[in-house]
Amino acid sequence: MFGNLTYLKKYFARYKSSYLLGILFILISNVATVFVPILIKDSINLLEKNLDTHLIVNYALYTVGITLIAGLFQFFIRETIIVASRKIEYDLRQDFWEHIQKLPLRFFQNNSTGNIMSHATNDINAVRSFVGPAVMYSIDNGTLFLMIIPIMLSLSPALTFYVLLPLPFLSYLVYVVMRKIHVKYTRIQEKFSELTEKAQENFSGIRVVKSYVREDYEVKEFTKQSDEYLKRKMDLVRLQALFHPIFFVIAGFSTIIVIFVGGKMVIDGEISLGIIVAFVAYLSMLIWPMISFGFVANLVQQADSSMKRLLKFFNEPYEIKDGDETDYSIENIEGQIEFKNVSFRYNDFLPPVLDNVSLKINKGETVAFIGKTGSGKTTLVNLIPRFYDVTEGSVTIDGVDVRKIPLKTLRKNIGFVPQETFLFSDTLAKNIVYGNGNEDEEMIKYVAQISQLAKDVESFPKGYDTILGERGITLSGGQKQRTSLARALAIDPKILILDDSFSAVDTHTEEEILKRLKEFMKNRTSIIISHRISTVKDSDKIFVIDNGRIAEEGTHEELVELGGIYADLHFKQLLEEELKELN
Ligand SMILES: Nc1ncnc2c1ncn2[C@@H]1O[C@H](COP(=O)(O)OP(=O)(O)OP(=O)(O)O)[C@@H](O)[C@H]1O
Repeated sequence: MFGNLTYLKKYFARYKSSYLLGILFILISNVATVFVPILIKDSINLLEKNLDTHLIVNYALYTVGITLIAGLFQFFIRETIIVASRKIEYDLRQDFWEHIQKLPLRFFQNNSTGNIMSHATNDINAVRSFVGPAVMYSIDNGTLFLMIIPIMLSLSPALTFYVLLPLPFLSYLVYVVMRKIHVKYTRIQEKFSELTEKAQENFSGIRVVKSYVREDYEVKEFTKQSDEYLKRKMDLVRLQALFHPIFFVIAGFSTIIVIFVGGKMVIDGEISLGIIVAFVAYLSMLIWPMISFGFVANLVQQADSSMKRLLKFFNEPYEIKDGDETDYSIENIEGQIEFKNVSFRYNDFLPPVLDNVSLKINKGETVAFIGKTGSGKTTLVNLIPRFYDVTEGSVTIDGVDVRKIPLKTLRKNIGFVPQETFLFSDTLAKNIVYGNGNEDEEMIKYVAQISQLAKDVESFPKGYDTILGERGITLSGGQKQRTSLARALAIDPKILILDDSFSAVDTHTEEEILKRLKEFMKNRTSIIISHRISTVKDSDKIFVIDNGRIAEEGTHEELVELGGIYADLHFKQLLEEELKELN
């Protein structure tokens, strides 16, 4: 039971002293608290014999003093335990974030952003409620309970027995209701996850929503989900609302028993009037621990299921990481790439995307991959920076298997311009230097020049300090692609991979970029993926990929001569251009 929470041991250990101090403060505060009814009992017993105002004032002052001490230590309890719980929450969130950052691409394809976000917020919060309030209340109320019962027994064992009689019913009620609450809470969390996911996806795809005029539809869809969330939440609230009054009714029985049974005992001269008053006071102190028992049980159950979900993430293997075979003496790479009999499939249940691919790219060369959509070009280049690892065969750089090169060294040397541009909502300059954080103005201008971005920036009132909207929404498609290229160049890469990176750039600008890139990429390796013959024709070598295999390879002239897939494509694109010119 609650095995998932044992994971938190290391966090508790980190803040052990705060918790120990908190427990000490709890004990002090509770000793003071339980002393108050004894004072009341004594004062009433004395008053019965001697009506002295001086005595009443004295007892009143004692009571106030002791209550103040109890209150002060309640403050210290929060200063230690609750503060420690906030620190644990911080540590847990940091660890979660760090872990998620290191997970492979595969993980992000299987888990939606909304799903991850809801774990990072709700689940961590539920765990915090456990390490803070749940721990504090259970120790606080548990010790209070353990202190009060012996005192009550010492005052009147018989009355204690009658007073505590309703308690087992209370415990059973708490147990039953808590189980129901747990089920309802899990259903709420699941729905909240879906709701967050829906919102996240909607915002990301807002352009599509608007262009297809689906705003009303989206509102309806969201309302459906939101209504269901509300329904589940109300289900829980209703149960909780019912639970509390029933709880107080049962607890109230104890008070009735004290007055009825205790009253009879006073009449029979078995106990003093002061004892009844003390019992009523102790009972009022016991009601909150009884309620909080249910409250704490609720928190613990919620925290346990949240921790279970978080552990699923924490137990996700890094898959792609440095391992025993990593050679840390490799601090740099030159750029010679070789694929040896490489096969790849995205998972065991899917057919291979790459089938026995072998190819060699020399340092300083510019090679291109061309082929039908879905033929495996992106997959192939993804294996170079180890976004995925090969299923069979090997990818080597400078003759060393990429799995032996420290991941940091490997990726720091590869400038990757992905098919889908992603820019952060920061300044243009910060986006360009994202890879190394070096905000050297000259360097930024230099890479912007090569990427043919500089001219556009001149027209921006704030130049490189222009803040880009979310995902670069304030730039045109071509500007975004060129910023992405500048970002790759800014890390001074040994290998540059351009995955269909000019699709939104006109052919004239593209030609200009390629001309400048030629100069920049001297002695470095360039890999270009494109559907346009004009982009790839000047490459040192062109590979035609078809159905996960290399169907043809050679220079532009050689491939045209060959009269195969490439020549066919070349012919079609020439025709298209001629037709365009005629129009
Ligand atoms: N994460 C993934 N999980 C499963 N299958 C995938 C994944 N990514 C790509 N695929 C599949 O792998 C195949 C090759 O895709 P890939 O993106 O490599 O093609 P491509 O040649 O780059 O296509 P395009 O020219 O359209 O970009 C496709 O059939 C695609 O559906």
